[in-house]
Amino acid sequence: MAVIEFKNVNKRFKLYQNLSYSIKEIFINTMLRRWRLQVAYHPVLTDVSFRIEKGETVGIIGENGTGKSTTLKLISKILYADSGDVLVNGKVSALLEVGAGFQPDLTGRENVFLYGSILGLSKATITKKYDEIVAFAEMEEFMNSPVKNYSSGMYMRLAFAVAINVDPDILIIDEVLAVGDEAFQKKCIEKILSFKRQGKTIVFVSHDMGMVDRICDRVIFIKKGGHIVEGSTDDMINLYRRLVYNIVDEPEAQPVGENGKVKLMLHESHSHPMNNRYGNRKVEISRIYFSDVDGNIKNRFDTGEDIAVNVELKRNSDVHEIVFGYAVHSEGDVLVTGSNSRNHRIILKNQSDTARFRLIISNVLLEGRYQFTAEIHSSDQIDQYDILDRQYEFMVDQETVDGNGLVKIPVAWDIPEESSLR
Ligand SMILES: Nc1ncnc2c1ncn2[C@@H]1O[C@H](COP(=O)(O)OP(=O)(O)OP(=O)(O)O)[C@@H](O)[C@H]1O
Repeated sequence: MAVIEFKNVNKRFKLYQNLSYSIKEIFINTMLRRWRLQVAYHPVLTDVSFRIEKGETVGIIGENGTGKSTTLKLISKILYADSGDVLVNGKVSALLEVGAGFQPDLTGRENVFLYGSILGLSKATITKKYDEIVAFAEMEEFMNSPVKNYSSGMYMRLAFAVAINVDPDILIIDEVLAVGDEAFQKKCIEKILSFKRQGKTIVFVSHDMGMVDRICDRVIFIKKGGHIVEGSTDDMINLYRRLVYNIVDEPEAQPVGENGKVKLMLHESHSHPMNNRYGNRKVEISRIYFSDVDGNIKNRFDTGEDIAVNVELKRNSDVHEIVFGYAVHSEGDVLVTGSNSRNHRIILKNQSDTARFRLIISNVLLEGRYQFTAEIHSSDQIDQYDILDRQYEFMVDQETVDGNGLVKIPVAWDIPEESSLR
């Protein structure tokens, strides 16, 4: 049974081009005789149809501003569709923006009652659940302070604790978990998973693909312009990563989805960031993508799984010898490693106008997000042809926690026979 169904839903927002916000603007608009407000329409959801069945946990992902929160607000009836139908069967508890539903000047305690009543709980029920809510939020000593003094993490703790205690049929969560600390996030995830085990329905928006992967049974991907693609969690996460990290589709790419639609959409949305690119382009890097050593395109690797960087070059002038340089930076901009082909006694000699090669990185990296820099120089390293500074990203996952830091460096234990440690 579908608990949520969108049928040909369209939603667009009005954008006012010359709205006056200040006296100065009113004056200028009057002087320029711009009496009429110019209105433009920004389509957010375009002819969107999907069904979510009872007991499913569905992720909604997509780039910034593509309409994920709008979709949740339509489900929660905070917004209404311009056309089409949004059908919802069941009690919804929505955890939307951090602090939404809270009154800054009221205390935490007062806000629990307020927020609980917004979510449909009676005063008697909130009184009964109050201690449990506060204990879950671990906020005992802050309940008599006004919430305007709370950090965003504290807001989230309290809001999550109330929302989860409403005992809804459908739980809607918009990104908010990201502001919690790691321990609290873990607790929230456990609660969501127990909610899932009870056969409840969850709709979950996040940019944290690790969390989407962990929680969701399947994923709806909203692409720019408001069309959606539905698919398995893995396929949709792959699609997201390709778009967000600008992984270029290889020429004879296998469609990500079953019907080939996804591939088309990848091409439509692809844009290459040029902001950190420089060099005279006598030879240029026309394409870079990551894959495993067998050539399967991906940008998420396990520690120990080698990373193939597939590089394609285009020659624009009479240059036949080049040096390829690379660097890997971790989050926080720490240079993990960097070198070039010349250091490895290799000068790349290109005879034709295009060339391709692979750099295989022995992956000793531990869990995290990494940025890759690619550079081409002249063989004497004086001429800079093309430098793409930290333009590509990949992720490393760790199956088991066997170390902290950035890299896994092999160690050996030397414990003498006679040692009392044996
Ligand atoms: N009330 C509104 N009036 C006008 N435009 C709006 C309104 N609410 C949202 N928008 C616009 O609609 C688009 C979709 O917004 P929405 O918040 O749904 O995106 P999102 O996918 O959740 O983004 P993010 O990943 O950044 O949270 C954005 O361009 C946003 O600026």
